[in-house]
Amino acid sequence: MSQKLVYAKGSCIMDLYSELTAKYQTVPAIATEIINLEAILNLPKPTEAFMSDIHGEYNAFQHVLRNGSGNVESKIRSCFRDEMTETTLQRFAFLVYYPSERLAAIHQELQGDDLQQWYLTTFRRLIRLLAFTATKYTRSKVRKAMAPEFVYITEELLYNDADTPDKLAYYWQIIRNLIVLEQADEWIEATCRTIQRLTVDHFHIVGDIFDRGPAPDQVVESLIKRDQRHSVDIQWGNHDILWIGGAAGSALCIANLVRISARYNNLSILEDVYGINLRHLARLAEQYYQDNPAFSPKMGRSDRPITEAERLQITQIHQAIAMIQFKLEGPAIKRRPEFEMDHRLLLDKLAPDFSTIQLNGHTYPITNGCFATVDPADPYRLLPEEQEVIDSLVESFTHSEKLHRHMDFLMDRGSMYLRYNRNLLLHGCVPVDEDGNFIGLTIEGTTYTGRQLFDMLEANLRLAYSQPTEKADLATDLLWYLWTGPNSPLFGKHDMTTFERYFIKDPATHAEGRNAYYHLRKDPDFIKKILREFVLDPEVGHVINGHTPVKKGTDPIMANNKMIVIDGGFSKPYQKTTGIGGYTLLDNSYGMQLVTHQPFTTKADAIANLTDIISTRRVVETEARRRTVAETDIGTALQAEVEVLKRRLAELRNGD
Ligand SMILES: O=P(O)(O)OC[C@H]1O[C@](O)(COP(=O)(O)O)[C@@H](O)[C@@H]1O
Ligand SMILES: [Mn+2]
Repeated sequence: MSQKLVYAKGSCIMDLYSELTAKYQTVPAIATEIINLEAILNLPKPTEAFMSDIHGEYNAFQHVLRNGSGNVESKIRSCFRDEMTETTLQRFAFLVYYPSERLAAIHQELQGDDLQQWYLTTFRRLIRLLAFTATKYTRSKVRKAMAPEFVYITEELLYNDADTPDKLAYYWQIIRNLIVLEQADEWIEATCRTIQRLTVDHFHIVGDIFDRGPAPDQVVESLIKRDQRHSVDIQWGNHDILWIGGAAGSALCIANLVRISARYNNLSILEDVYGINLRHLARLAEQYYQDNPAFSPKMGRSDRPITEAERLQITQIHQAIAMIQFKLEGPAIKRRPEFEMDHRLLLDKLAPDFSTIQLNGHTYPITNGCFATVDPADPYRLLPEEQEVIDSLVESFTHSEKLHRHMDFLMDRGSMYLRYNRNLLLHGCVPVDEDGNFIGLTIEGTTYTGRQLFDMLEANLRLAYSQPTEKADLATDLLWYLWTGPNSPLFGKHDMTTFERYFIKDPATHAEGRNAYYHLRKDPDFIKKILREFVLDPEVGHVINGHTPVKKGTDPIMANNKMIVIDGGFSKPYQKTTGIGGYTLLDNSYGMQLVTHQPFTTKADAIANLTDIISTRRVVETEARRRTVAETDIGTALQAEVEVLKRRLAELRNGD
């Protein structure tokens, strides 16, 4: 969040005073800045977009980023009302979303005079659309959204009216020159990106970028690119924690994420993208494990079919790493009684011949067991070769440069929760008991609940990340707790029944038991209590959650519109449950709207057939009057600056 908020709270008012007085030293300079800031305060509030649970679905995510969650098309509609046929509009919209791909197609389709005419029409349209999108912003902000190499030209085109007779020749000369000097395509691409950028000013990613889907790394890369002037923030999801934990040297996080990567046929992300060496693991897997239906990778991914030999190898790796995970859990649970996770000690409940398991007074048969490396007398002990495998994985994870670059970004822009423009953003839940009392963790005699629980977990996460060589300290163990602990705000369930779902048929053992938060959050009074706990105004604030896919027929908007769940199923495996392709929540000067996206097919199909994700909008809340920058967090910070500048102006006038 903007550092300026600190000023708004008043704690750093002296820093602000020294900063501003150094920067603006004369009366005219101060007066100009006051005028500038007060003008900004009166502009309409910029658009914020909230998305969550992207789960590596880069293409769908990228499409939504490019089409501004459906906003680019609505802007084109408003700007060119009645001037374009549906086909022209769709073609133009796709040029804005995918400029380089569409330009390549145009060069195939058109030549000579037709191409010239296309350029002239397109330039004019893009300038009009840019002007329409830019009305909400200051010139300076628009400039910063432009490609630096084209700022001069674009500003000339943007701020000189082509309809004024004496400017007309000048205007068209610039355009002709761009074409003659072969800069036309570059300018079009840059301007389309500027329009995309200005359509949505700020993106909030409410957790779970990683796991299940094929390209989380590319999601992070695109966020890094998009994050000019801190226009992206992330609230960590439980899956993101596994990857942060991996970079921080947590063997448990690594075992879990490698297991999930095998389960979803994504091991290539580890090997090819992050350079994690899986050779030792593959060798161990081949030695101890056979084919096993419970560990066959989830397929359904037509873009990367695998051979039978690959399928078998992944199945073996999946078992090998799952068993390492279960073995690592035992000592962690035992060394951390404060986690209260004894009920997750499972390997020691297996019969010596591994045919059954004793759980909660029941004996269940084991199916698809694969316990060749387990010693019934000491079930959590890793074989020396298993120890070697996990040590080498930890080594690879803590030394992967690319992983660190991505995780640094998640650490930099990320947090356990965020208070932003009167709303509370968090991935999972605020753990509570059935009566709605905050519950949490007791560590070294101190009990942490509610907001304090989040703060304590975040402080430890940052500590663990800064000390990758510490591997079994409390901070590192807390990373694993965040993934799976019964009172983890990011997990929000009592048990993660991974073991049971692999080995026990009875579905009763698969239940994970959601925290009471998930039924209480339908109650507006409960949401108000949460907002108060996080020092937000309960009357105007909202809580925004990801994490739990909104099932077909279930309402994502609850508690008199105060609670909004935005996990709509970007993740393909979950689209059967949600029936849609994802949600974006938009918060602009007119209010809040929930945009529903239909499932995305493929990028190639979208571009070839101009098939946009059809997005429908539902109004969550309408503002009685248009909200301005003054009513935002940044506005509060700017007002503080205005006050300081006015004080300085008075001092100068008094001769101080
Ligand atoms: O869908 P899978 O691969 O079986 O994973 C299920 C596991 O994922 C979880 O749902 C956590 O992941 P989410 O944060 O995506 O919900 C666990 O509760 C559950 O045990
Ligand atoms: Mn989640």
